[in-house]
Amino acid sequence: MTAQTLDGKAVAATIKSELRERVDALRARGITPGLGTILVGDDPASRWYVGAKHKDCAEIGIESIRIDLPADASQAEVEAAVDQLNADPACTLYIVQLPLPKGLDENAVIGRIDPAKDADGLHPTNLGWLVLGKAAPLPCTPRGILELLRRHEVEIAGRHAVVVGRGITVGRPMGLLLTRRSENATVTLCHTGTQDLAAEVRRADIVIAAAGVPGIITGDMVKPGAALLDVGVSRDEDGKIVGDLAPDVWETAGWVTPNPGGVGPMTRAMLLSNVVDFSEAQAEDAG
Ligand SMILES: Nc1nc(=O)c2c([nH]1)NC[C@@H]1CN(c3ccc(C(=O)N[C@@H](CCC(=O)O)C(=O)O)cc3)C=[N+]21
Repeated sequence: MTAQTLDGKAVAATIKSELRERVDALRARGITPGLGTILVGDDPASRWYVGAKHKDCAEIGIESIRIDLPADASQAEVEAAVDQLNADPACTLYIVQLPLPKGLDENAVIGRIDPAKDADGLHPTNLGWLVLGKAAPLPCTPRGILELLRRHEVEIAGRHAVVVGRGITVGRPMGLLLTRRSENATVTLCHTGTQDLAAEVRRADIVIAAAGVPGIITGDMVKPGAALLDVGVSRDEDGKIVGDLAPDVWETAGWVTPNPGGVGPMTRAMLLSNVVDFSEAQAEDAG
């Protein structure tokens, strides 16, 4: 038996063409959505991600504003860039690419973002709204994972989901999203302190592997037919992506994301969705 593909690349392309139409409609009304990015340092993966986000924007007709700072930028310089985008009317929403170089206070930077301009949904106010159940921009990777499951008609309600990893961009918000009334999954959140990871994963209908440990989920841990989502982006010596799923999971699972070509493109598509959703809401408010 071999699993079916949760095709993030294809679904992201569909979402982008849907977004392009919505952007065209906004532009016809004189509104051009804009996405800003702040990148600090020259980590090659981070540069690639940010470059890809600007290309995505160009493809669907969104304006993009890019601020790149050197690796030795001070806290004050990074915060000045945040203030600049907070004040820029052409910038609808923006992200600060994470992780920031060592020595910078990441929470202080995220906390300084205007919560109304937070494309990642990672500002404490927006994470708070997620806990309280009010609409706010959602973290892109967890939102992309839900969208990918929905578009392949993988059942979520009543299912047991195991999230591996408790990071702020994926694991922690993923558990919050899956347990909303609208998703209605039961969630086990695993992490490095989990005593018997294999036993937890074996019970899962849906596994979100976001530990950043190459191959941590192996075929013997997988319940037959389960849906597996690979968030891992470790690199081998040649710079090739190595995910959290071992290749043998395909033999037992029902659905698997390729990596690359799975969760990554969906993350980028949801970033664009957050911008377009917000622009439309703003246009409605303005009449
Ligand atoms: N503030 C912030 N927001 C983020 O959303 C954010 C971040 N910081 N820091 C880093 C992570 C990682 N991330 C990815 C985005 C796209 C791909 C992606 O598109 N990958 C492609 C190709 C990857 C390749 O081949 O190198 C794929 O999976 O097919 C991957 C990973 C966003 N992140």
